[in-house]
Amino acid sequence: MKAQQILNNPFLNKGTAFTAEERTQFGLTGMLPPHVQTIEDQAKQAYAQYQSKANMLEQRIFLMSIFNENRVLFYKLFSQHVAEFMPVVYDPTIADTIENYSALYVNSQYAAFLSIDDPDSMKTTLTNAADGREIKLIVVTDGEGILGIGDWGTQGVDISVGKLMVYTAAAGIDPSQVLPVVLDVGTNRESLLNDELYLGNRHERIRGDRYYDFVDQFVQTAEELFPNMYLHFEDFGRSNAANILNKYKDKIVTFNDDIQGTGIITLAGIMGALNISGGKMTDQVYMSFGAGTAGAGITQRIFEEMLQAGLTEEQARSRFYMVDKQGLLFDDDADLTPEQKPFARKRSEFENADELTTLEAAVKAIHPTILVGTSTQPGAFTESIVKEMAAHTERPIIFPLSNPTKLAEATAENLIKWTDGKALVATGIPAAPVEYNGVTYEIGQANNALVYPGLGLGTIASTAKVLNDEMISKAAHSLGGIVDPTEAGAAVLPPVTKLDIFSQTVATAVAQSAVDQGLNRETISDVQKVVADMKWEPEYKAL
Ligand SMILES: NC(=O)c1ccc[n+]([C@@H]2O[C@H](COP(=O)([O-])OP(=O)(O)OC[C@H]3O[C@@H](n4cnc5c(N)ncnc54)[C@H](O)[C@@H]3O)[C@@H](O)[C@H]2O)c1
Ligand SMILES: O=C(O)C[C@H](O)C(=O)O
Ligand SMILES: [Mn+2]
Repeated sequence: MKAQQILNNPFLNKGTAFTAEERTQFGLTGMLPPHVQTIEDQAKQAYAQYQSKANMLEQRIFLMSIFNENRVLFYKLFSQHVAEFMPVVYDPTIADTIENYSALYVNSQYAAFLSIDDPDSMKTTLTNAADGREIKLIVVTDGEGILGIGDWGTQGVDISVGKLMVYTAAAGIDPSQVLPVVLDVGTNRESLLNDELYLGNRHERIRGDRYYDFVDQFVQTAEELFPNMYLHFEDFGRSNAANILNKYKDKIVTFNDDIQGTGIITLAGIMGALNISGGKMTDQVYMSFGAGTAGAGITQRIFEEMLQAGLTEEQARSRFYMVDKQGLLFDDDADLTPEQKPFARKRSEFENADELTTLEAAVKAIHPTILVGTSTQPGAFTESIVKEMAAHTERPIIFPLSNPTKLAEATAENLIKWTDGKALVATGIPAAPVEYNGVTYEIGQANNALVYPGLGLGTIASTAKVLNDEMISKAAHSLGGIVDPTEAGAAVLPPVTKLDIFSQTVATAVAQSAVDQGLNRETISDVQKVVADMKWEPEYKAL
């Protein structure tokens, strides 16, 4: 191999850490400054440079330049500063890089760009992108429902890259075994279609059979090329996400993060909140605000939990309410999605059913004990709504989960203040602790990033044939017991600073469940060991 091929390959490059012997052996003599650095020296120097950047976007661009050059160094740094880097590398800053992807473009970051206008090249593209590597994990998006910022076409590829970075930082998935993918099926965003810099296909989104055939061709081709792959779907639009999951979930090892990952983390957060308040799951009255992909996915997960806790289906259903654009969802509404239908209510249940067209009216009529926001409507949890909720329940559980920051339904600080410290809060994006009346309230982050890495690691390590509901439920339950609920101001979820530690906990629980159910393809005698053995460490290896 030529010196430049090594230096330009982020999986091989060690930069100034190449030793004198390596420099001699691989033709690198004189190709680098003479002083040999350790990875610790490199990380220290890079971190100082990172700190000199003016804002989070600049910091991310700098970190991505290291990612492009040297994956080991990037993950070394990331592992040293997990909680600090998460909002820079991932949400919310990633929203800015997605919106500006074409303008900021410098590197394709080993992603595979699959175009619906050229389906015949799909296999070639995936083969080229893998470049002989064994791919065990794909994150794929079609860019239609990026976070809460909507349709960004090909620019959505950054969410696939970003989610994968978190898999490695949190769970130690080997970065050379992952592949980010975008399905470019067009975009309906006018500003992109008219932007001369836009790098994607310039036409409206293709829908219907041609779209689903393209997705199917992708699933089949990826399965054929990478038979041991875990396929993670991210940020598909509301009309497709659940359809795709339902089509493939019993056949291949697949996962929809917005539906399932968000369901797990929100259930874990609610269990954490009940642990603090002493409340019972089966006593809760649940209201979903913004009953789309995530909202319906969470609702379904909490509903399953109530069934597991002993309620009949009818008893459990009676505890759920969904509010969307129309207001409270009723079963006579022709626009309900298939996921909303089972939770829609009868008008006859209310004297003023026709007036329940706003969140405020619904909260007044129903007195929920849990309110979860996935609506993309900033500020929708107003002071009067929150106070109304708090007037009827001792410790209201309020989770504004919409991302990024500019779309959150409320801030943690306001929720704590408006409820005099009573609200049990988790947010989608990281939130600083809130000081109120002498108590420091730690705010849990109910973001699927806290569970999807462990879930994937556990599923892959256990060689499971599918990822099923039982494994998902075990993942949610495994997050309990990390936070001390008796401490004043305790968070409902474990802190991101421990992300790498509890990702192993989640992975072990998931792998154990797969083995207990006999879903493993290979014989496994020690679950802890297979999980631990999969962990990739950011250390330089001999070339
Ligand atoms: N914290 C997390 O881990 C997490 C995970 C997934 C999604 N999210 C966030 O949840 C939000 C929704 O994501 P999604 O994938 O479900 O999108 P989606 O488009 O599938 O769902 C959004 C829903 O909100 C509804 N809505 C829009 N305007 C509304 C209004 N004025 N009042 C009530 N409802 C309204 C829409 O009709 C839709 O049903 C995004 O901001 C996303 O970032 C957070
Ligand atoms: O990406 C995130 O931060 C969480 C979630 O998947 C989302 O779509 O908002
Ligand atoms: Mn998402």
